[in-house]
Amino acid sequence: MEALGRRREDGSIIHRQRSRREDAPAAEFVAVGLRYGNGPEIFTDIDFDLPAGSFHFLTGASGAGKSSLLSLLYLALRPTRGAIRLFGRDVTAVPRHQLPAVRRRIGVVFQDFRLIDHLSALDNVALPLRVAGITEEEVHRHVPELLTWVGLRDHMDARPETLSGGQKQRVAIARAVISRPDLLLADEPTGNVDDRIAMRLLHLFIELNKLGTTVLIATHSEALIQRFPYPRLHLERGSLYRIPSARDTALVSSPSRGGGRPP
Ligand SMILES: Nc1ncnc2c1ncn2[C@@H]1O[C@H](COP(=O)(O)OP(=O)(O)OP(=O)(O)O)[C@@H](O)[C@H]1O
Repeated sequence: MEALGRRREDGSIIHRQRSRREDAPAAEFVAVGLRYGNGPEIFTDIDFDLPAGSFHFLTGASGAGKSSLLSLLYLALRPTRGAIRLFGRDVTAVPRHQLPAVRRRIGVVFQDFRLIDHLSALDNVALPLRVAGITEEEVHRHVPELLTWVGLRDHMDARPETLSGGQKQRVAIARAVISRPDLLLADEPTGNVDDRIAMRLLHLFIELNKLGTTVLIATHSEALIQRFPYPRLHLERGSLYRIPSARDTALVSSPSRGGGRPP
């Protein structure tokens, strides 16, 4: 996948200056608690950080809170207490009107895809580029290439309602990665595709990560976790545990922030 710069209409690339914020963790939770309405606490004092450029799986039983944690990171939910920092900025204190600017740095693959029904697959994927002011020439250079890569060359003009679950999922993934976000959040991104396509999608996330994107993938798939030796954040009974990859265990002997193995 070719690297995409953030371009002005005249084609020149906008270079972001590196600041101390760029060196901060992509995401950080400090004593975060969450409950829905008057229900029980889903999360109790969760502390963790996602170092910039890291790759983690997010695991836990059904109902453990994976989607809720991703929603907190995408600013679709506010925590009941505690602080969340994204790219070095306390987003729990950010006024609502400033949230879209933070969200534009995040690519999300939702479990229910959230494609726009009246747009073709190509136009759904092109949307983040058009919002960012990328030229149509660039859009038509990059979007078909990515859709071809995810196996949808023959479905670029299709509306979401005519696509299968797995095809919609791949459109959603292409839309999430096309603008090379700083943070990629994916909720069960391989839940609707066969093993061959799942592996291909994982390689897409790995390539994106090599280009600097911090990646967090919620999954139930033991096959993926076994095959790709990345560390895991594991949710259990309202707490989050960091489980190093087998490779890290061989290198590091002390537990990192975020706790050790669940009891
Ligand atoms: N909008 C909501 N209102 C009330 N409770 C909710 C809401 N969304 C989620 N929950 C509850 O929060 C808990 C965590 O749900 P969540 O969907 O985050 O889990 P999950 O780990 O993503 O599950 P799955 O693997 O089945 O997708 C569950 O007990 C669920 O019932």
